[in-house]
Amino acid sequence: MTAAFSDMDAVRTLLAEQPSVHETAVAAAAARNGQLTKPPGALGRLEDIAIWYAGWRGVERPTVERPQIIVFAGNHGVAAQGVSAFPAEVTAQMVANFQHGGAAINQLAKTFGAKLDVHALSLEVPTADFTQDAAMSEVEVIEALSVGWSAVDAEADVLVVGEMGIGNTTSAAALAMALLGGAAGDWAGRGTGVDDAGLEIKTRVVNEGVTLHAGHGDGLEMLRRLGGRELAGMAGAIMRARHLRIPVLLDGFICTAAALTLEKTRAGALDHCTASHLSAESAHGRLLDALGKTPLMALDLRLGEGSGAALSLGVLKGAVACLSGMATFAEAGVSDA
Ligand SMILES: Cc1cc2ncn([C@H]3O[C@H](COP(=O)(O)O)[C@@H](O)[C@H]3O)c2cc1C
Ligand SMILES: O=C(O)c1cccnc1
Repeated sequence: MTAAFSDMDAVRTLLAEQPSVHETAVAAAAARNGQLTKPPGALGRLEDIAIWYAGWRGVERPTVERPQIIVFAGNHGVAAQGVSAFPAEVTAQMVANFQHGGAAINQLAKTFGAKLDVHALSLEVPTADFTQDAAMSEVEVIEALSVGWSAVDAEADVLVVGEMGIGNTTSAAALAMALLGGAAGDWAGRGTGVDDAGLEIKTRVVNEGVTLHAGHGDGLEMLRRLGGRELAGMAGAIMRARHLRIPVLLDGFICTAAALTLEKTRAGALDHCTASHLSAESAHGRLLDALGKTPLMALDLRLGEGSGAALSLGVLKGAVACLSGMATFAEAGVSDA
């Protein structure tokens, strides 16, 4: 479908008009949860996540049958400064790997029964080096947001967004610093595994980019200035999911930084999102704290591609199966407390 916006203000308007959770379904699912054959609260966070999911799907007893994973790929001008342990060609090479089924995300998508779509966004045209200029023009960021918006399958019942883009932990760190404050050293981590010299370059690059761009606009404007096409693709897909009431599982540091740009443009823009995991990228925990989101798992993943969120599809499916499939005390003839 064609995107619902052609400029940044139209995106802001869409964010202002987004639907809210279905309160009646939340209340019904919570009431049902309270009657299920288990001690109250015994399923821990599975109970919260199932009720959250029911609320966004608008039904008391939902199912998870059509998960969609979308991986967006983009290249970054700052990669030329030596901020990654890998060369920029790896982005396109990994896109080919996704297409041939050889990446981690392919295996996880298959394992959890998810449809996997890959969108390579103008890989031959890296974004501008954000220490010199805005990473993207308005036309470019709108194009990437539109690809994300249009990539969401309206029939999906849960969405995972992931990314591939050498240099994008630098972009994510710059976005976090510009939107949340702190020092570059608080946000720059090792990404693909940069050594101490690489981390020093990365910290300087983040600092220079934020010094040039911070304070010149809201979350969306920072996405344009410091982000990348794959981050904008993820942001566009997260927005579309909200309009379709499709719950989203956020992945690691980069995905969360992309999501942050929406929250900083419109508070509440991520209410339909749950944090799937805590990445080993050092600043992810700080980023999640700022968003008030507690991750479901901590497995020391530092991959991206949507991998942690894909794994948490298993947790979500388990949670929803219990809410919708368990017997109540009355149905099972089990004595209540
Ligand atoms: C083979 C390979 C596969 C990957 N899959 C995800 N990433 C991850 O690493 C990159 C971010 O780290 P940095 O900012 O240090 O470049 C992103 O592409 C991210 O998706 C990969 C990286 C590599 C090398
Ligand atoms: O948490 C992530 O998203 C991440 C961390 C390191 C490298 N790539 C992705």
